[in-house]
Amino acid sequence: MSPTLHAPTPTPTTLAPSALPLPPGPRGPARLPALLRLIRDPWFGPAALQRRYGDVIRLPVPFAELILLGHPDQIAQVNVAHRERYGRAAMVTDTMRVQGSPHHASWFEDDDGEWARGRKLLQPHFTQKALAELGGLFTEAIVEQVDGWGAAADRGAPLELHEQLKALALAVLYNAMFSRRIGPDEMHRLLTTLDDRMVATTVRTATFPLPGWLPRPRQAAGARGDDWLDHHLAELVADRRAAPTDVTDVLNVLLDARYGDGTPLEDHKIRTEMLFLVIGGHETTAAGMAWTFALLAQHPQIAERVREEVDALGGAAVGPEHLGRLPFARACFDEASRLQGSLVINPKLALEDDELGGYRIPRGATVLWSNVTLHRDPRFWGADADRFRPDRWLEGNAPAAAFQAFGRGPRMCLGKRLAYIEAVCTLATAFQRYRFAPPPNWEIRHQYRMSMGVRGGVPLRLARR
Ligand code: HEM
Repeated sequence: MSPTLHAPTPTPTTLAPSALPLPPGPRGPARLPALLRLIRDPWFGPAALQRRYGDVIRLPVPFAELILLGHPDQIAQVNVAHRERYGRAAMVTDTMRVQGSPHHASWFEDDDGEWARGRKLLQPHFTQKALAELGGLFTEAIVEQVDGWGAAADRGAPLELHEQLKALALAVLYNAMFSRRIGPDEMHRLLTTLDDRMVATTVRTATFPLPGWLPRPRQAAGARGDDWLDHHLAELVADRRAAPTDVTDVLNVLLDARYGDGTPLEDHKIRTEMLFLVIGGHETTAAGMAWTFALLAQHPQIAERVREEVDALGGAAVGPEHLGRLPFARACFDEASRLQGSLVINPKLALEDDELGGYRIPRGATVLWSNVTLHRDPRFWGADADRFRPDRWLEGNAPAAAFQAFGRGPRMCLGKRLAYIEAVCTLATAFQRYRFAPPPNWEIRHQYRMSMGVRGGVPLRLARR
């Protein structure tokens, strides 16, 4: 792509949306090759379309009106300025639904009332202050997991870090939200079951325009996964009811919550909320951390700077209180999340006609953008957009609106602070103990999941320091 450092500003217009043209996009014989390209390469395929058609594109997808955005100004309109015109897209709400559950997690509700109730209930538990008070719990879970990596270092065998980081993310979430430690057998079952669930969800999302009744691969394993997870969470709730505590963790908050008429949340609803906090909080954070470790292993000089920053803590057990002293480690996580692209897509449904970039967005259209493309667009990130250069986050001019890892606006990720604390503390704890080396000639490639993983995992060799 020839780098253009200044993006054209989308054309604002005062015309009613109905008077505007639909966005351009591949039509006629150009449809099939464009569609195949998107299926083959959902990460960088959108960039090729943008070069040809601009920043608002009507995608050539059968049975669905999908509109791809490429400019942060239009994405900001969807997330913030025109927010009331957009809701969660069925592409997400349908594929995320727990099969057989009469409820949905509040995050997937279109109804602002239901969503707002869930957000108001849990937001206080995800603030910097509330999370800092859990400091010891973070440190405990992280140290235990990272110390466990030492056996591979002693054997001299490579360790697949992505899977380890999923276990770490689950341990942190269970500690922080449910005050609960996960045993080794339970961890193994949780990891495989959540993986089955997320693969099934990814398949459903990718094939969303096809009729719901069409059989799709991996759905049976996903449904079995939902069943097992539901029983597992029911046990957690039963254990807490049998031995109540007065901690103000997320589980107690859900158990104590009341609807407006004073009735408690139904048990099924409580489990659904719990499940989607686990789903929303573990794969995402683990994938972001996996990319960070992978990129640092590939860039030893940058890793050395993280080590220096970490060593300046003097070997202290790292907790949320150290975050202010680890700005470079944080910048590495930001930079890795940028290149990774976080969630594959974060689609929104147009609840009414709208105008974006001078085009009509018809009511009922699904509007989406590719974080991988946006995060690597040289118009916003400069000619070195594809390079791992954490310093760009410390120079004070990173284009915030072109970084959508956590979304933006009122529906921005609830767990963003938790994710930063977890990632930076994990990085620091690991760098205190080990050095990491990648296999020879190793390339990091995207793995198509709801959150972008690393294809083939992150098999690093660890050496104790
Ligand atoms: C690196 C880690 C993470 C990434 C990249 C990430 C990304 C996202 C994104 C893109 C959204 C959608 C925002 C929107 O619709 O505009 C979201 C929403 C959400 N995330 Fe995260 N997330 C991460 C970690 C977490 C964690 C640790 C939790 C905590 C359990 C969490 C809980 C949620 C919840 C509850 C929502 C729904 C918010 C709402 O609709 O109000 N996330 N996240």
